[in-house]
Amino acid sequence: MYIVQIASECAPAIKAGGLGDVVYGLSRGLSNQGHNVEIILPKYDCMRYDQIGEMSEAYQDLWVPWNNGSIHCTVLYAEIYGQKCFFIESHSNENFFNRNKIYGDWDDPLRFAFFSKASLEFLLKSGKRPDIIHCHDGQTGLIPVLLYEIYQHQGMGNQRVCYTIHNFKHQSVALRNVLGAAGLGDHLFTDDRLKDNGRHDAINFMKGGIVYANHVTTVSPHHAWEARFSSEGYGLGSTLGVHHEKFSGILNGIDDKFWNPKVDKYLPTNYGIADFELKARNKKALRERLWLRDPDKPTPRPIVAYIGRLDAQKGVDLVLHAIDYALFRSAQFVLLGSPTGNELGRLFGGKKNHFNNNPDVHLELTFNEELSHLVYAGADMMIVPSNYEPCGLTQMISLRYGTVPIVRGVGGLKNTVFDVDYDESIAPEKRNGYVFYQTDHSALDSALGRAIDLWYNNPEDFVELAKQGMRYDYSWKDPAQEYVKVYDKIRVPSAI
Ligand SMILES: Nc1ncnc2c1ncn2[C@@H]1O[C@H](COP(=O)(O)OP(=O)(O)O[C@H]2O[C@H](CO)[C@@H](O)[C@H](O)[C@H]2O)[C@@H](O)[C@H]1O
Repeated sequence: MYIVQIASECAPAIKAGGLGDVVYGLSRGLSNQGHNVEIILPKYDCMRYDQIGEMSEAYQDLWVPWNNGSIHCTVLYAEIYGQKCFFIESHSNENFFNRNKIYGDWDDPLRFAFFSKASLEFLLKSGKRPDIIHCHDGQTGLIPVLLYEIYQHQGMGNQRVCYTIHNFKHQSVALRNVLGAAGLGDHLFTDDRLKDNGRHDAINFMKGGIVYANHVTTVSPHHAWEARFSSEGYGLGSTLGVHHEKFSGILNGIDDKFWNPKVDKYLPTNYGIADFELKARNKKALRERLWLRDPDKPTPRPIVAYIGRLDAQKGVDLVLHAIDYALFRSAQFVLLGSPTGNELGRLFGGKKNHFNNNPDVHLELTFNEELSHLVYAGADMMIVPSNYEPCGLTQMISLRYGTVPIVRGVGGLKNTVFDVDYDESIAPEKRNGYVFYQTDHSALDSALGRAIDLWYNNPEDFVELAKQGMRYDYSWKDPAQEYVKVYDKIRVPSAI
């Protein structure tokens, strides 16, 4: 099958969070199964060019209709670790993708509406006719809308769209004049199409994606339920209800090439289940790198970690509390997090100053892919206390690195982590972490406390629990097959 992914991120070259991991990992998973996969991305100035192969011009003069005129673009081609990628470079005065950041500008919806239009124009003009166009999140929600309103009448009548929602909170809501800029008619501004369910003067790209795509997924079965029936649909539950027959949850995977402690190039010492004791060398390296004291002689201490965006979604109050609780229990704490707003930046900046001279805590307030690998390998436990979590990759990566996850039982966390003491739905030898449900401090304390107790009092059992986690296969093998089933269901049967 010929599949084109259209997205705003692709790891490790363009990554603000889990979306980038999924676009790369799913593409490689599908390629491994023999499908022809191409990825279309914006050409940002802030990409990690060291993670991208040599670039060549793929399409020279792409004129993208926009705002009653057209914008000149060049399309470049390069591989990201074996995956075929096309980068749209726009030469417009707005500098759509030269902002030194991926997201965070007032005109984000407009920038990505343009990217969506340019991607389809590129497919049209270059004669590419994929069986499936797979687009992701609010940024590319207009893809199916543009395809069915405009491009199917221009020779793209056989293309079908799968639309995946990674985060319902970021829907790309814009003033309705974006419709005109993109060449879409004002007649789409209705309750059953693009009109936002809350703001009645605005259009909503994600809603458009749900209404127009041939199939819609979110990134875990449990979150599919939450999005429809709880407040986690952020106002789109009713739209999902109308379109429920084409909506499902498919659990993400993690890329088994990038996230594999046996071959991870960023680790000082590689290890697996058979030589698990070597993991300790990464713990030592982590302490050295982050100036934590090495108290293992005479008194050993576990390292508790958090990796992720510092956003209200992630349960930041519990993250902060976990630092205090870990210290109270004589553990060390490492945080690698990128604040998503000024307020959280100030809050965590203050905490960082507060703990500056503490030899048992380190807060690294930046995005650092290389360091994240060392933290996954060097820590003993990983907390994921999210308020909501569509899937969550940190717990899956942690499991693979033998770092025991302590998670709140929501979204995909509920589908992937099984409490060692209490989960009776699964055999004891398959349990892999700790789960709590409430959002108060004592809920986290009780789960993290149980993990720390086991680490101190029954170290052999703790190691066995870590190894049980490592035996889980959360690679893309099965999820990619699930996506192929969806693609097969919606694609136009080949004429042959
Ligand atoms: N400061 C930092 N430095 C280095 N690496 C960092 C980092 N902060 C985060 N990362 C990395 O980014 C990824 C984050 O994965 P999450 O599942 O937490 O995604 P996120 O919430 O961004 O995305 C959304 O999309 C994903 C994918 O569908 C869903 O799993 C998730 O639930 C949903 O919220 C991991 O690879 C993590 O290691």
